[in-house]
Amino acid sequence: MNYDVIIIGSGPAGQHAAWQAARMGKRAAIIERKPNLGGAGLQTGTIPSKAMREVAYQLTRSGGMRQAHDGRSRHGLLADAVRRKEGVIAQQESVILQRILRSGVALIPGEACFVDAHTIAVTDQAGNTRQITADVIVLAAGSRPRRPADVPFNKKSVLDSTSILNLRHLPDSLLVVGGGVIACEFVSIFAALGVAVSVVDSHAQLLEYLSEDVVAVLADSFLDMGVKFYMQERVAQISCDDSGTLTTLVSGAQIRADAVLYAQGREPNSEGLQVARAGIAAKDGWIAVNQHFQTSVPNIFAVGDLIGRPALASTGMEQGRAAVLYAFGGEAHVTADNLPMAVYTIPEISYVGKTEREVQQENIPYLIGRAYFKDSARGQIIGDAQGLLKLIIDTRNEKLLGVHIVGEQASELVHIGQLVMNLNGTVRDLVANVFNYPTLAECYKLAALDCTHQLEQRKLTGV
Ligand SMILES: Cc1cc2nc3c(=O)[nH]c(=O)nc-3n(C[C@H](O)[C@H](O)[C@H](O)COP(=O)(O)OP(=O)(O)OC[C@H]3O[C@@H](n4cnc5c(N)ncnc54)[C@H](O)[C@@H]3O)c2cc1C
Ligand SMILES: NC(=O)c1ccc[n+]([C@@H]2O[C@H](COP(=O)([O-])OP(=O)(O)OC[C@H]3O[C@@H](n4cnc5c(N)ncnc54)[C@H](O)[C@@H]3O)[C@@H](O)[C@H]2O)c1
Repeated sequence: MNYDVIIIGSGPAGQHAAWQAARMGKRAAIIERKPNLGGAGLQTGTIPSKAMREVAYQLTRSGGMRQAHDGRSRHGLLADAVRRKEGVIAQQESVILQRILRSGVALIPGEACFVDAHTIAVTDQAGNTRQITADVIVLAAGSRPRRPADVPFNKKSVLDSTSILNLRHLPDSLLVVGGGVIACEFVSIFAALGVAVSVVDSHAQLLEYLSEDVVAVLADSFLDMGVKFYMQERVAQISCDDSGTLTTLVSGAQIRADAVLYAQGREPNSEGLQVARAGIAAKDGWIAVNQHFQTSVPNIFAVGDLIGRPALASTGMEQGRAAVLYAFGGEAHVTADNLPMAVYTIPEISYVGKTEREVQQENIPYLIGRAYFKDSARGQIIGDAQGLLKLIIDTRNEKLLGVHIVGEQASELVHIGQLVMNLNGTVRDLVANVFNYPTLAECYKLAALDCTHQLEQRKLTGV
């Protein structure tokens, strides 16, 4: 069977590649090896973790922490979170399937591997193999948790970000190894559900690439929830038996916990693809691409987690679309600059653009304007006493260099600043704008006024 384009993987990147091809009238097929559609985006990553987080978040909003510490109700809460997760996955999977069917994209179940640069062999669950060909091939095979051989993963007490989603009993204590996004999101969920959570990380700060003051708000919230930190520490050994887990740190400290979540990065799903048969260049399994997401073989594209950072569902979707537009239109699709990032902790963190550290490293003259949610009427109404919106501006042209937010709705609010940046606006545009009142968005105006006030002061003092 011959297609215009074959897409390997039904995650966010593969879906959007397929829909773009269908919109262009191309004959497209998606190959998926798992029985369920949606990849890590729907089945094991973005959506399930956010659905579970919602239950934990609502608990914190309703002041339910005391109730959560009662052993009986805590287990019920995990059941709520699992139910919410499973319901959302089932609904979303059906939406994706309907969209695939409506768009005329063929869905081929089975494991794909290259025969040559235009031919893919697909092996179904019964072991039958058939070959299909296409002018263009898009690799969207995604990634999986990194699982070092010396960590005794067992799906019960030594967990990764996939198996922790399938827990049926809430542990009394959880040690999270890692201080990145996955680690922090699960710390939020399990601490809010009343689990005694500890974190080990080799860095001095959680989410070490983010602004210190923003992360400090998160760290304070974790401390309030009783989270214990072992920072600038490394794990020497994790062992487990029927009574739980024992983690020994390089410093010699030992931590006992019912369960361990190991969250230290991800690995590409490229080993089964046999990319060498098509002559594709890869480094440690990550596929190398140019600015059009084209691999070293011109008719083969790679998108999503398979090409490495930023490795987000949001960016993967856009990469899938851009790759197909380029493959069939021949023209570069320009994605707007300034990709946003949201960390769905409790409280949320979101940012776009540069951090203060990056601005300093690049010797850009800058200043910072801040607005605290507690100083806005909306912040008072919803009771967010810690929220912070921070603008970094270039003092030469008053343009926004970065927006950093921690607090309620951070993941939504960030898009206002992102649009100002992408439309080449300045901090004066935020001052001139009228925001609904009372809203958290109004914090943009407060932070912008803080910036312009500082600019005027500098003019007056000649500094
Ligand atoms: C816990 C967690 C939380 C996350 N939260 C967020 C978030 O809040 N926001 C965000 O933007 N991103 C988030 N991410 C990241 C996001 O899930 C990924 O960036 C995204 O899923 C990658 O999409 P993808 O299409 O590249 O790959 P995937 O979603 O991994 O899909 C790849 C698909 O390819 C299939 N496949 C692989 N090899 C083959 C083969 N040989 N043959 C056939 N099929 C194959 C796989 O079975 C899989 O279904 C999170 C990730 C995790 C783990
Ligand atoms: N809200 C979101 O958008 C969201 C949420 C979860 C995951 N994700 C995606 O999933 C990806 C993986 O998440 P993550 O938390 O595992 O990654 P991460 O990069 O945020 O954090 C990984 C941590 O593990 C450490 N680490 C990585 N490789 C290591 C190694 N070989 N040895 C020792 N330490 C190592 C890093 O220093 C870091 O502290 C993220 O990059 C992100 O793209 C996104």
